[in-house]
Amino acid sequence: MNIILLGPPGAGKGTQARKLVAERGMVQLSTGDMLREAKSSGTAMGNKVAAIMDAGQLVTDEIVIGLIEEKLEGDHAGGFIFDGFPRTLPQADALGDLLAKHGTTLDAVVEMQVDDDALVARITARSTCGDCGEVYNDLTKPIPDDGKCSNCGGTDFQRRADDNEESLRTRLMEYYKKTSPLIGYYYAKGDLHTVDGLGEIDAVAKAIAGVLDR
Ligand SMILES: Nc1ncnc2c1ncn2[C@@H]1O[C@H](COP(=O)(O)OP(=O)(O)O)[C@@H](O)[C@H]1O
Repeated sequence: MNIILLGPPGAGKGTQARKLVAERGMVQLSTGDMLREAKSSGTAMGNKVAAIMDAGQLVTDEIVIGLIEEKLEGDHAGGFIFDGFPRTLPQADALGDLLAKHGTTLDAVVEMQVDDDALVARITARSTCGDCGEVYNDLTKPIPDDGKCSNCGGTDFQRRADDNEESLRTRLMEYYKKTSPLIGYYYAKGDLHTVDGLGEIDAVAKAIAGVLDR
């Protein structure tokens, strides 16, 4: 089963994708994670996109489509979760073509709805374990009192370079201008399912499971 998690920055796509990986053996393909990895390992592509990402703008379709194309070459028995991709209509068309080339299709697009005030509050309160990537949030999931990551015991908590208010405004604007048209696109294809992304992590997970097991 191949699915897309669609929603604005801070909607909780990565958190839910990691749960689906753990519970269903699916493979998470996060273009944001891939780009951050390229950025931190200082590859030519990483250096090229660093400033664009930090400012909250979208990198070119060509770059992210290339990243996804590479990953689809691997084994896909458990199915893919596309997280943060596609983000533009050309990316959505490219994904459809790539899946068809591999003899597979998209099974569901899960739109996670969260209101804008909550997004801003979530992201400005967000930090990540530098060792395992576990995401914390001062509001809903604070760093444990002993200062250790509950997943791996790490103590190196980091904030993303683009998790500041100015970059976040740009990311939201990019979302509304370029990504939100995908909601209509997938609705028209009959693939769209909407869940409330505002509740507790487990409640959202249950709503997503309801869509996938339908
Ligand atoms: N599919 C994509 N197309 C273009 N740019 C992307 C894409 N995925 C990620 N990026 C870049 O990486 C940044 C971080 O992405 P991501 O981790 O998905 O963050 P978030 O959804 O929290 O804003 C984006 O702001 C953008 O610069």
